[in-house]
Amino acid sequence: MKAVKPRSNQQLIDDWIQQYRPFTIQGKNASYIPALEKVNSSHLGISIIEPDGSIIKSGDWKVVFTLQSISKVISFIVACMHHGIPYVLERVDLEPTGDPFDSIIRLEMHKLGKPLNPMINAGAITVSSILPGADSKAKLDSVLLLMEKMVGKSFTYNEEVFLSEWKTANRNRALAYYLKETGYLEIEVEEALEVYLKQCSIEVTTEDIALMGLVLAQDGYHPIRKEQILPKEVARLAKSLMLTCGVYNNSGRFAAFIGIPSKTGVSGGVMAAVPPRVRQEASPLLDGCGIGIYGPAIDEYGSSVAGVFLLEKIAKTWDLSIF
Ligand SMILES: NC(=O)CC[C@H](N)C(=O)O
Repeated sequence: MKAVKPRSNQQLIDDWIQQYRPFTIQGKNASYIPALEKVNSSHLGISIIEPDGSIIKSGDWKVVFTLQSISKVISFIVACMHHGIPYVLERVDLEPTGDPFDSIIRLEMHKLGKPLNPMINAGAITVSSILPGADSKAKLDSVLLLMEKMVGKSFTYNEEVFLSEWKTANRNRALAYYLKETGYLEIEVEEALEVYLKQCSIEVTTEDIALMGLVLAQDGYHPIRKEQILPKEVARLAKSLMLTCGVYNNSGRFAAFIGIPSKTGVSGGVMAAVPPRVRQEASPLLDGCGIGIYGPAIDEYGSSVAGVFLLEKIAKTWDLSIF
């Protein structure tokens, strides 16, 4: 009798995309940003990139979507690289909140006005305000430039998504006014919001965010281009924030059951940085990888429903948890 050939990693990922796509009906597109509400909510796609450049792509991996909160990782890195870590940490802390991403409650409770971390909206708006550059265009360009260095292609933001959120961003405006009042916003409210909402509207595919995840997984080193793109200590800081705060008030469960530093956004993107691991037994992806997932139907925490299930399946089957 002919032995059954084990399924390749590509075939397994293809199977899991089929298996988890139906879970998209458990979520809903982000409706508070009108332009995000109308995209196809049954999409689910993934790219996985290994340090040797091998890539697994499956499902709707090619669909273009906006970074949303994944941009908070990049802007934080740019601010740290430009000002140095201590300057940035004078303006934003590194503590998880246990609150939703757009919550305002702790600004008044914690060191009057100082955002608890740069992964929540308040902290990200503060970080956007200190990006290098004299105006909003230059500040946004600094984010686009780092992405260009990490991924090797140029990026632009989606005007429709930006305007759609700009017109409805009452809560983010409230956060920004509060930050301004307490001294944690060094530029005008509207200018900071413009930078923040434009960085959220930068267009990517799963392949782009997988590559950024890979560079972070490798402590800022681009293993394919063989170039250190960002300092190791900044990459480590970013990953620690992704793990502790990247999924807001679901970060604890995410760490416990998936265990991969990850950042999600309300457009349905998930950027995961899997560091190299040491194991006795043969296991896939031992050298680590970057994973990018897209599935716009999101859960109550603002993360892709099917994307999180898919990442959990991959992490469990291939033993990717860092713990
Ligand atoms: N969690 C998110 O992805 C939120 C990003 C969105 N632009 C906002 O500020 O509300």
